[in-house]
Amino acid sequence: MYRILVADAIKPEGLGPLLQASHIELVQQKIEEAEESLHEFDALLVRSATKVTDELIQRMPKLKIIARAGVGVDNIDVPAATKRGIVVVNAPDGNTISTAEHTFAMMAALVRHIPQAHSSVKNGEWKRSSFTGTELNGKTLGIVGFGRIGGEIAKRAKVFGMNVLVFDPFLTSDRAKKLNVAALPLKELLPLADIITVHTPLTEETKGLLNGKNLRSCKKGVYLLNCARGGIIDENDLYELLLEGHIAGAAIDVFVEEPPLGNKLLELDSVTVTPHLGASTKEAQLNVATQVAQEVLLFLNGNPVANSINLPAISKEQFERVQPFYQLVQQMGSIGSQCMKEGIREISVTYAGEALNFDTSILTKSLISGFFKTRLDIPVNEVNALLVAKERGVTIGEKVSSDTYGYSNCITITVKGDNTQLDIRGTHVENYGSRIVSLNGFNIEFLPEGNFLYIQHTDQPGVIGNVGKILGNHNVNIATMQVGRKQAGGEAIMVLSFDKPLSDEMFEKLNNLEDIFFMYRMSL
Ligand SMILES: NC(=O)C1=CN([C@@H]2O[C@H](COP(=O)(O)OP(=O)(O)OC[C@H]3O[C@@H](n4cnc5c(N)ncnc54)[C@H](O)[C@@H]3O)[C@@H](O)[C@H]2O)C=CC1
Ligand SMILES: O=C(O)C(=O)COP(=O)(O)O
Repeated sequence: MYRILVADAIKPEGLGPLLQASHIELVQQKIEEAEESLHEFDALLVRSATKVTDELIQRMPKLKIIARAGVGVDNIDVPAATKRGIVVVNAPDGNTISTAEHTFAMMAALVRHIPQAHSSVKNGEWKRSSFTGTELNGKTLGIVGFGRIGGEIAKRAKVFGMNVLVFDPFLTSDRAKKLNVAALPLKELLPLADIITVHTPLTEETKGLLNGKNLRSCKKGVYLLNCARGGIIDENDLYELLLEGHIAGAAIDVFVEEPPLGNKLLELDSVTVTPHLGASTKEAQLNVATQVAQEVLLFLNGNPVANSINLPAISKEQFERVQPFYQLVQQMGSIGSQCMKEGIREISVTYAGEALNFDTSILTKSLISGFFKTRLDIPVNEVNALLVAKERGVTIGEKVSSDTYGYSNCITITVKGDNTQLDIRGTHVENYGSRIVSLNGFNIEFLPEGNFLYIQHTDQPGVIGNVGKILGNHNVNIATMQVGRKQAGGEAIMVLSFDKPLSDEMFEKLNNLEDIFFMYRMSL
């Protein structure tokens, strides 16, 4: 049974897939109300109101996924979630149109003084000449941040007869051409625009992107809009420039602090505000709720998610194809970890043949998580695997090879410790399964599932018999057994599997046998 905490107002109609799942319990409570039970939740669903801090994440030790029913994840400490192996997903396009429409409504309200005129009429006045506005037709709109929302605004602006200039350092010339907009550096765009609207995420780079310094280069009488995130336009500088009249007016949906209690901008008549309403339509709320509900359900059912912030995107079809390899490398990592009882310096992996048809970085993360899972008591998965390795000083190497050792695909891992090294080779055969085909340089073949004992010994008569006798005398049933050697009379290996993990006592007894060099126990 999974427990999901829905901490913000997310439309219940969209949460159907989660409400209907019999293995899921949905609790709708604010964080403050759920204080006592935070430790029980596997998933957390939020909008922008809940601040998902490192401290909150630490109080939710079972948390596996954080879903943002919306776009901006600036209210979530993504690095802290990543460090703990928690997947973060959002709903990237469910509210695009609503936010673009809201921005457009704010733009029209701004240049036609609609909020001010509205209040005036409601107060019994009829001051038509006080509210003479400006046409949008023929004006130049500067869009800063030209992603989904920026793109939709450009389309609408064109229909209104506006010239559109955009600034986005990551914009490709193809997309600019397709949407028929002129892309300019920010400092060239600012002096040309009559109206400027920002649509970037809030990041370290975009905090104060528009500020006292560069806004002075704008035309006197420019209009500004922020329906993205508070702080992209520096609020103090905006206030000063509005007071001076350099900026004619601003429409603001989002603030550094929400609600913006005591914010000086609210005192200015030239400022039109809404309470973070960009995504607040029936349609957008249904879209984003449905999107995150589907993502969370997929994730809790062990499937890949499409919109993760801290995992590479992978489709269900790709995931199904990569899954056997994903599992194989994870098991190989686990074998490496359980066999090497010393500090590890390096783990390298070589992919050959069909294994190269996939994004091998996903496989490498699975391998590293398989390795560390058995060593650490923190959750390790593909979200935080590389970070965990880095923090522990383990170098990760990835190579490709054309040598498949006769298989259609072949994956070899080498784990290097302070004193020893272990090589493991595996392959996946369609309709047959995955096999470990070489261990420590010995050819062997076993299915990496269950409880194993690896014994390296002298290749001479009686060793296998002695092992069998001791196990038999203690009523331990051997489920499977494989042997391998490099040459007659040299060193050889046995890999035995059991229905239950081998006890410490049995391990010691076998380890004391003559002609055994060393043994490893593994549970996969
Ligand atoms: N007011 C509201 O209710 C809503 C606000 N938002 C905000 O709008 C933002 C944009 O949303 P989308 O368009 O869906 O995201 P998006 O990811 O499609 O677009 C963001 C664009 O900003 C660009 N960008 C990033 N750094 C930049 C920089 N330093 N300078 C200029 N451009 C930069 C990116 O290249 C990208 O094209 C979200 O991050 C969110 O914070 C989104 C939805 C609703
Ligand atoms: O999607 C976004 O980034 C938004 O800002 C929407 O925020 P909300 O979900 O309405 O609190």
